[in-house]
Amino acid sequence: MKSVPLQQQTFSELRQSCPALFDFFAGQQLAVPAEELRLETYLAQLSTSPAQAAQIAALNAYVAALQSLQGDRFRLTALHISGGRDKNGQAEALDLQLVPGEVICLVGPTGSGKSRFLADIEWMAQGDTPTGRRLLVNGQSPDPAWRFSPEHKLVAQLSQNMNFVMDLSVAEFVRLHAESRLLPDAEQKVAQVIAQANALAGEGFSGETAVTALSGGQSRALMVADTALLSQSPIVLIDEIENAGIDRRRALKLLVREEKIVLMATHDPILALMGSQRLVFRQGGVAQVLQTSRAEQEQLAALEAYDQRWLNWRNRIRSGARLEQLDSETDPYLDGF
Ligand SMILES: Nc1ncnc2c1ncn2[C@@H]1O[C@H](COP(=O)(O)OP(=O)(O)OP(=O)(O)O)[C@@H](O)[C@H]1O
Repeated sequence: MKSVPLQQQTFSELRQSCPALFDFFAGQQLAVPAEELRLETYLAQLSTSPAQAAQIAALNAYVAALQSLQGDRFRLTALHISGGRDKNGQAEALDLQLVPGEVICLVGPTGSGKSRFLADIEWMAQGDTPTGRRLLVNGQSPDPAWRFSPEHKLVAQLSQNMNFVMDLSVAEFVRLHAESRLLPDAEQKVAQVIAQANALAGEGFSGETAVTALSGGQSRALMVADTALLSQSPIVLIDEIENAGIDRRRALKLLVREEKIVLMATHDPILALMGSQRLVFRQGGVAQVLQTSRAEQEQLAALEAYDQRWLNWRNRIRSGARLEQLDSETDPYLDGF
C-alpha cells in the first residue's frame, strides 16, 4: 500500500502515522501547530529569517529521514549468490538464485562453513571475505553503503546466543524496537509480538516480565516474534533453531509468513524438509544443492508423528515421570504440553 507522503498529512493525521515527528517539536521546544494544518503548509508559512533558517533546515532533514524510513521501502526480488572457494582453495560450483518466500536449509558437519556462508550474506560479500563469494541484489552489486543503511537493511539475524543486559520489561523492550521502526501502531504491535512469543515458548511470560528474567527459550521466542512482526528486512538468517526450547516449526512458519527469504543452518530433519532446498557444506564450500523432493515432502507427516512421540517422552522426563514404557498411544502426558 502506498502511503501518503508526510508533507501532505495534517498534524492530526501525523499524530497517528508519525508520532516521532512530535519528538522534534518537543526537542526544539517548538509549539505544535494546529491539528488541521498540513505539514507542507506549516513549512511554507514559516518565515525565512536567518534565525529560523537553521530550524527549517533541521525540520526538513528530519522529515526526509522519517519519510525514507517510513516510505515505500526497497523491495528485494532476487538474491544471487555465486561461488568462491572452499577451505582448500578449490573453486565452489555455486550459482544460486533465491526469491522471497523461500526457505533454504544449510547442512553439514561442524566446521564445514555454514556460519561463514550466513556471514557472507549478512556482509553482502563482494569477493572480499575468506570465501571469495559474491552476492547480487536484484541483479546488481549492492552499494557498500547499504551495509549500514536502515532503509536498505536487508538482513535480520537470529543467533543462538541471547543475553539481555538492559533493565527493561518485555513490553518496554519491544515498544522501543517498534518505535525505532517508526511504526504508527506500536502498541498493537507490542501486544502481537508478546502474544506470538508466548505461543512459541513453553512457559508463558507477560509484558511486565523483566527481559533479564526470561529463560533461554523465552528470549529466543521473543526474538523470533520480534523479527517476524517488526523487522522489515527481507532476508532472515537463522543459526540453529533446534536447541531453543521453543516450538520450532511454528517459529519457522511465523518467519516465513512475511514473504522473506529464510536461510537456516539446521540438522533437524523436519525443518530441513520444510525448506525448498538444502545446501550441503563440506570443507568450507557448498558441495551439493538438493531440492526437497516430493518423496521427501511425503515423509513429513511421519517425521512429525515421531517428533510428537519424542516430545512426549521429553515432557515425561521433564515433569519427573518415569520412562518404563514407551507406549505413546495411551500416554496421559501426550496432551497438554
Ligand atoms: N571457504 C572458506 N574459506 C576459508 N575459511 C572458511 C571457509 N568456510 C569457512 N571457513 C572458516 O572455517 C571455520 C569454520 O566454519 P563455520 O564456523 O562457518 O562452520 P559451521 O559449519 O558453521 O560449524 P558449526 O556447525 O560447528 O557451527 C570458520 O573459522 C570459518 O571462517
